[in-house]
Amino acid sequence: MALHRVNTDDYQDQLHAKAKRLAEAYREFTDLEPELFPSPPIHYRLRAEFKVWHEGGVAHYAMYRQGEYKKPFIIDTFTVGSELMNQLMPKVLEAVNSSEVLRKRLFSAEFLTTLSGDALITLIYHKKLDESWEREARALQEKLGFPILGRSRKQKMVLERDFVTEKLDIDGKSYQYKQVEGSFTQPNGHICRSMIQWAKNACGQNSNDLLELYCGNGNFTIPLSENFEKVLATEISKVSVNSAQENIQVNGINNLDIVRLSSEEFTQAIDKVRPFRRLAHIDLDSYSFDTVLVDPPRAGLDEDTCAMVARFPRILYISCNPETQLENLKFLSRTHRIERFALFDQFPYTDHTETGLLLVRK
Ligand SMILES: C[S@@+](CC[C@H](N)C(=O)[O-])C[C@H]1O[C@@H](n2cnc3c(N)ncnc32)[C@H](O)[C@@H]1O
Repeated sequence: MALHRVNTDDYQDQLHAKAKRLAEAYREFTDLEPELFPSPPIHYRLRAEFKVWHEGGVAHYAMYRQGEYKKPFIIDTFTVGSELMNQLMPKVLEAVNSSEVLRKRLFSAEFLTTLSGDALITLIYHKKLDESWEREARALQEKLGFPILGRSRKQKMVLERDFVTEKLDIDGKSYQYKQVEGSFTQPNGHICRSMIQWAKNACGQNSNDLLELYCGNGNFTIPLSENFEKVLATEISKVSVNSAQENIQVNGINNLDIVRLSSEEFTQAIDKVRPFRRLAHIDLDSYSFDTVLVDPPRAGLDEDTCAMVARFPRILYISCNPETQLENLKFLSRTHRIERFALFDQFPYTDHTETGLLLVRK
């Protein structure tokens, strides 16, 4: 089914079919049926990237169909995109088509929006961006009331800011997040909220400490810090770590440290294979970890990280790829059983499945 228009009547059916497929795939490891977290059936995507297709001197938004990468198809609306994205899309296109400078050699447009009503539009070009581009982009920014960012090879032109501010209400409390363009942010805000709520509930209140790997901008870390005595979180991306540091400050959290380390590096650090200068201010032995949270990229946990994680009494494993999570489960199920199993419908009407597992030592 094309992503830009969907038949919402099918929503519940597609969700239940997805849950059935997932339960079958995990049957080897659990008899539990997944707890289901539905998405709004439309307007759920907070970020999207469109190809810009030029025909007869007019620019259009376009997308590629899976497996057909020769010619994209032109779209006018994007129903699964947020309402704010859909309001901004025609305005941006109209401005682009009435300005030669904004239109020429534009090849992609990215929209990053938030549940809190913030937005950032990135225009990506096959040309060097000069003062005339800046003038026209500033005029567009003024008209839209949201920032424009220009990108070209080796060039990033920030006119106002390169981030949005998200606000999420979790269990009656509001959390604020800086989300920087180009760094990882959860694509479906409603599902993001459900995942954080579920993770808090699965962890409960603890007198021990939490370790988190792949923490991004502190999306889970900040609300979860209230469930633990102390938290140590790590992440590979410098931009995300910097956002996380700001997010800790702005949310007034004082029991949480974030360090820029890959999961592989952290595994070496905790096993004392080698020291890391980036950890010099942290005394790993002072932590009394009993829970580890992992939310890895599609590749899942590498072998060493998986073995390190298996030493924890409780593992909270969020995954965007059941295939690699199942692969990791072959190892983790030797020592742990699944106590909670959740399906978060991150991308309705697609095969994509986001899962949450709470694994407890047998
Ligand atoms: C699926 S995202 C999850 C981020 C965060 N939990 C969230 O909810 O926004 C995966 C994160 O892992 C980071 N990452 C990728 N490879 C990594 C590695 N080898 N070690 C540590 N972090 C890594 C990415 O930069 C990204 O922020």
